[in-house]
Amino acid sequence: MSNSLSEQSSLGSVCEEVRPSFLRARDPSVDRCFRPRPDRQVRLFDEIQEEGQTDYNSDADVSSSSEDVSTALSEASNDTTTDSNAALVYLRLKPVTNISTSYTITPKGNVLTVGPSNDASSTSNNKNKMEQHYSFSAVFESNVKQDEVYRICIAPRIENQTDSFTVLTYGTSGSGKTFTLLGTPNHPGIVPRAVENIFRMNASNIYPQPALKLEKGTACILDDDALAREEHMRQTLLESCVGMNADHELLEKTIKAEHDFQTIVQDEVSVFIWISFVEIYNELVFDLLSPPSQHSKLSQQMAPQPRKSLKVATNDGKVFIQGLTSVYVKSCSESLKLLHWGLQHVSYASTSINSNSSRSHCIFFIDVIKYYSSGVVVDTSYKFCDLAGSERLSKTRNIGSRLTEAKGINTSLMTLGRCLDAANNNKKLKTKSQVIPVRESKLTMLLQAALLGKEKLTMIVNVTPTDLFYEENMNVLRFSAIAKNITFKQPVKPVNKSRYSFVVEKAKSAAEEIIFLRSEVERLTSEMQYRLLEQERLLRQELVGSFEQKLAEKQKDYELTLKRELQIQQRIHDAQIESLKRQYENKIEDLREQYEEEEIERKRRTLE
Ligand SMILES: Nc1ncnc2c1ncn2[C@@H]1O[C@H](COP(=O)(O)OP(=O)(O)OP(=O)(O)O)[C@@H](O)[C@H]1O
Repeated sequence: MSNSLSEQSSLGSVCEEVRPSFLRARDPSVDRCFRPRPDRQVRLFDEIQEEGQTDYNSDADVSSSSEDVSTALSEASNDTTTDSNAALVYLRLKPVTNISTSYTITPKGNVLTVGPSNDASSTSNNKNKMEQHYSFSAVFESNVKQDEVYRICIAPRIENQTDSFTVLTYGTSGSGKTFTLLGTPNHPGIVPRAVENIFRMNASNIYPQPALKLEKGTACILDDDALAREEHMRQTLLESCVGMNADHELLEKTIKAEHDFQTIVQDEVSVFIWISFVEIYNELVFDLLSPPSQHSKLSQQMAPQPRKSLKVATNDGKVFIQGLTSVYVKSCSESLKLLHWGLQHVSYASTSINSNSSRSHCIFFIDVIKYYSSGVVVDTSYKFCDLAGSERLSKTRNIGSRLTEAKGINTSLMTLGRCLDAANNNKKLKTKSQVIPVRESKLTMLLQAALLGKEKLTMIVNVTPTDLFYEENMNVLRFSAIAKNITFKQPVKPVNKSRYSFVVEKAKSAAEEIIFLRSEVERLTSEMQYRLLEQERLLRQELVGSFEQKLAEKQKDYELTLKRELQIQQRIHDAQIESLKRQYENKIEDLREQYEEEEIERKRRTLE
């Protein structure tokens, strides 16, 4: 091995030629041109590789003898953080009770020294029992709290405002990747803190309508129908997040107590914030924020519906996921509710190492689009990627579907390693660039902006410092050392798209007009309702009046008729009385005559 290395350096052709080695095991699945090649003189035995593992340390920032400590320390003090295009790689140690004596931190220079394994049965490739030194941008020991990790790793990137970036958490299963990225309600991770930071900074400029959106990686204006659809989807998703308020209140309270994020007062700028969330499970991309349809709600009660995977595509060099749900968010709490809602759909499972182990790579996207009144549109994209644990199949004792998942996880992590390795090699090649194999896995396709140097890269390496994880940690550290060496050639610049000025202005005025028209419709509707009520009232009044008048007339008529009738009856009655009177008078007259006649008759008789 030393032979091959010295040959390489003496020949001065470090990376162009492939030099086979009988000592160094190669992963047969790795294409020749992508195999890592050493370019530094290291000790013979450090290069011995066992169990056919992929070796990422060929040109890693690993010094393999105690003499190299000083070199490593000086390298660490000349940290790549001074180069604004360099990848930032941080180390975070998980708090454990049985900490291994193999790991030592040298705070000056942020160096982790790994001694030989304490485990006699270890199959470690560090057979020569030499110390190895890994330097980082910063090292977080077990007692370092979440807020400090955020303040050092992420806050400067966010507060810079114009740089897009990707954050990766990488480590063995159960080493604290998810804890670092998402945390718990009492110990929020970097994602909730970043969301709060972004909203706090832009608090005075958040636009109330989803008028601008990234479509296929390009900022576009939404027409009325699309805007209404976005609003509807937003509401549907937020309504699905009921019952999550308690956790968010605690989370936001904790973040506000630990940070003092400042609002940046900016005139003449409108900010549009969109979020999306995906998981890559067994090399398939799934949308974690797809809105629940009425149909799926019903069918879920009967049997779980198979999920639909999405395609990754590119447009003008920009990667996007076809049909991915992107949600317009107006506040930190809305974003966190959606994040937690999405997390309910992530593939977790219990392994022998972690009872709640992520079985997929998850990426949370935050797109911030800024429209300046000068007509400039700047879109900044933040990706937070929780990589699934790198694991040894023997240690996790996975079988069946867990084994398939583990193989998928390890394959995509291997491709990621090869991409970082190629990017690292390109740093050294002055003339010819090596192709970075980003298209070989879904994970690297989605992270290609960072891997191809178009946006900044931050990696947080999580390590469980116990003897049990010695070998896995060595692989993780070699991997991180490659990432630490990368300096991207292209400086990352904000994309100013002044050609959007007219359309964006139009969108803005159209959005304002929509608001005005909607309020006008509401005003006219209520005015019309009032008028209708008023008309009804008047009509009622008129009807009542006319009925009253008619009644009065009728009453008068009836009274007259009655009076007339009474008069007639009176007259009839009088006539009848008169006739009866006459009849009786005649009768009385007759009777009187009759009496007189009888009287005369009686007198006559008496006289006779
Ligand atoms: N720095 C830390 N402080 C306190 N607890 C931690 C820390 N890091 C990890 N843990 C705890 O360790 C456990 C495993 O962590 P976590 O789930 O984040 O691991 P992981 O690396 O995401 O694992 P996997 O890849 O299997 O999903 C969790 O219960 C978590 O709370």
